Amino acid sequence: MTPAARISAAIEVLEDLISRRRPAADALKDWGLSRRFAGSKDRAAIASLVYDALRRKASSAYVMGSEAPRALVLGMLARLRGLGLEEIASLFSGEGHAPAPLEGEEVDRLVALSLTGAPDWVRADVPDWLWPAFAAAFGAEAVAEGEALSGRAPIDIRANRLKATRAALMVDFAHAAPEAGAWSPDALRFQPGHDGRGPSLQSEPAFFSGGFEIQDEGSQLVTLLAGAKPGQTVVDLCAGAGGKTLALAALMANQGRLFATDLDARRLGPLHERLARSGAANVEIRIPRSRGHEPLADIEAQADLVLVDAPCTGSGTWRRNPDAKWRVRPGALAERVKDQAEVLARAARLVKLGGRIAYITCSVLPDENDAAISAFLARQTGFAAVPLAEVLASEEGDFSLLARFATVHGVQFSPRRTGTDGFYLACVQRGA
Ligand SMILES: C[S@@+](CC[C@H](N)C(=O)[O-])C[C@H]1O[C@@H](n2cnc3c(N)ncnc32)[C@H](O)[C@@H]1O
Repeated sequence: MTPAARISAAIEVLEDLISRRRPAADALKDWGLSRRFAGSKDRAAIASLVYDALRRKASSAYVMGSEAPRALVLGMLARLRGLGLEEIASLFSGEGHAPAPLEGEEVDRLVALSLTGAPDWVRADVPDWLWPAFAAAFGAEAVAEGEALSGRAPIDIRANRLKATRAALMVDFAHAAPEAGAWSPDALRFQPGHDGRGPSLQSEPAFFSGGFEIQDEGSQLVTLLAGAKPGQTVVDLCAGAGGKTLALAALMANQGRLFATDLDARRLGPLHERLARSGAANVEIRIPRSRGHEPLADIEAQADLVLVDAPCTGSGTWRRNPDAKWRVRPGALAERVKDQAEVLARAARLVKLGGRIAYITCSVLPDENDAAISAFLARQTGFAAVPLAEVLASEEGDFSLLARFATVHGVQFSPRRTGTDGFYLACVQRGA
């Protein structure tokens, strides 16, 4: 497919996902299934165009004076991909499978690219109903934070200490120009190319031998700051596919007991294979057998650390999943807040006297971060927030600079602040 035909295809996919309110992944999959002529490179390029258009959906619509998919793509090509008017006009030629030629008003708008008079939520590309919460999190920086969350994300990997070192992986991957992560001692970072795609790391031999896992540096950092030590009893209560379980096992140097469970047994499926690859030997997966069954009943009040990677709206990962940004509904936030209270109550039963709960979300919304901890502390006697300075005082490095991003109970990362996804971490301790 020509670059222009790929743009036509991206417009078609956007029409489908917007008119039928479908997830982008579903619309892209269906498009690919019904157009067998498109190769894997075509499909990847079309997906990248669609996701780029969604990143700046509100501001592109404003600049172009239309919410039509064609306008979203035009705005994106000019503003996110930096294409000039001539280049865009040559792609929109109307010839073959190219989109129809530019109209007069489109040309005027592409020249002006004006956001004059746009409300803050439009400038920030944050859904309007979420703007008050987003603004509460970031105050005067909120528009700039929203813009940063509307950009593309780098690809981060975590060197698995059980099998490799960051230094060795830097040499292995020299051809892909990795950078050492700014915060996590195990992180390597790869920048996406012009088309938004990064190197295909999961086909590397070092991946199959367990030398690394793909994991955002913010996710690595919150796991590290949770403070698990070799020899401890640690629970990963919302383990899902185990991204943080694997990082915890490495930080514990395979010493001690690490229990991984999840409310949804199916989500734990991929963890078995990931564990085998990683060389982690101290992990026990506990599968819930039925609703209400506590698979960790035997370790009640025994855990030194319970990591709660809570279900959340994922607002801190909008760079990686721009579709989710526009699909999230007010009801979903309220549901997640209920889930968070439930999972924190469960964690409280597992932690021993003097032990900690590390509460993590990949969200920037105060309702599911500080407010969740305030509500927990109000409900649950015998727990107190751990001062941030104590959380940051890690043997793994100097994290004191992160104190700039303190919230009421914890710390908030963001693409603009830490160059990572928007993770939140707060630790609470049981007794003293
Ligand atoms: C953010 S995801 C976990 C991601 C995972 N920790 C990782 O790093 O790859 C949140 C998980 O919490 C689980 N969950 C939701 N409510 C829960 C509860 N009450 N107890 C335990 N897990 C729960 C969900 O099934 C989901 O897998």
